[in-house]
Amino acid sequence: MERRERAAVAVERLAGVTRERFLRDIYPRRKPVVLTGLELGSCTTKWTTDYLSQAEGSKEVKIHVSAVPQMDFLSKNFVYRTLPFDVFVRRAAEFKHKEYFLTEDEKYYLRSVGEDVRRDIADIRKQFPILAEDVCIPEYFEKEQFFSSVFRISSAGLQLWTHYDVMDNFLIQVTGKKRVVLYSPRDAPYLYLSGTKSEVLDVDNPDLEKYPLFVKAKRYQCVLEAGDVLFIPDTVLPTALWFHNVLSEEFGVALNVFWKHLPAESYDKTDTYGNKDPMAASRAIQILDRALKTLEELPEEYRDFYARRMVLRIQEKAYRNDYG
Ligand SMILES: O=C(O)CCC(=O)C(=O)O
Ligand SMILES: [Fe+2]
Repeated sequence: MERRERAAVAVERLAGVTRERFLRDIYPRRKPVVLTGLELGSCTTKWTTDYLSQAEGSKEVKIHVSAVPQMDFLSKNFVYRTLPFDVFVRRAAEFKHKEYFLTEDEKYYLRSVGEDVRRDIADIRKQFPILAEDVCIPEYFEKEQFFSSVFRISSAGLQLWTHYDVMDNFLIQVTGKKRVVLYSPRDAPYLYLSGTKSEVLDVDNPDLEKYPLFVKAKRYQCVLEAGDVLFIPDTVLPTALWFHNVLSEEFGVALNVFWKHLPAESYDKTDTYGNKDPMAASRAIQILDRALKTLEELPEEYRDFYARRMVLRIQEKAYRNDYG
């Protein structure tokens, strides 16, 4: 289907921002911004497909393989497969494959993970040590705040589901071009959430019968070219978790760095992906689910009355009053 882009607010692009300026003027605003012209190291010129494949050789990587361009985490319309890294890079860079898992034009996506997915956190220095030497990560945060560095390689045309993460993030586009559509956390009520993911995948041609409120979500957008760094803020003032939907317009290699914005103890210790809600938030949601279950003991009209009272109480006690 033809892509019809909806009206969008352009994410601001700022050139040559220093750490000092970032921390003083940009970070506190908690809004996405594209930083251009940062010193990212030799990766921006060196990382051709030949170099990448030869640098890390044939170590095995677990990848997403999709017969359709829009990957959907909720319906799982893709499969996980394993390939030697060099084979994977070549496949991701080509359009039609001689060897394939599903279809000759299937798309590939690597989101690097730690050695033991359940226990270890993605860190490019550990999983791809040779390539890590070529990257200079803009460290606009304290060393202790560092959480993970995630290597991401994508076929042209692949689109990643709309989601939020719980940590501050620099998405460093090393090669290739991608379009990122973002939504403010304020628009969460219009995004049909299931956990940290939105059901609305096709942000260009949404099914408005199924998702009528989606038209109310304000779309922010940017195109990342090689060498651009997108700051995606995680949480707190004045808004919270920015949603993003990423469409790789070309084969591309990226690295994203998550860092902790809240005190370290707020985060879930079992979270290796950086996408589990802070612990107090998950506990509160569990308690709410129990309260909803308890309401089921009442007849419908009583349930409705008390549910509305509970909503009012949440608004009164927990909403910010300057969240205009
Ligand atoms: O660029 C991508 O492929 C996805 C980026 C993303 O979701 C992130 O940086 O959190
Ligand atoms: Fe993300």
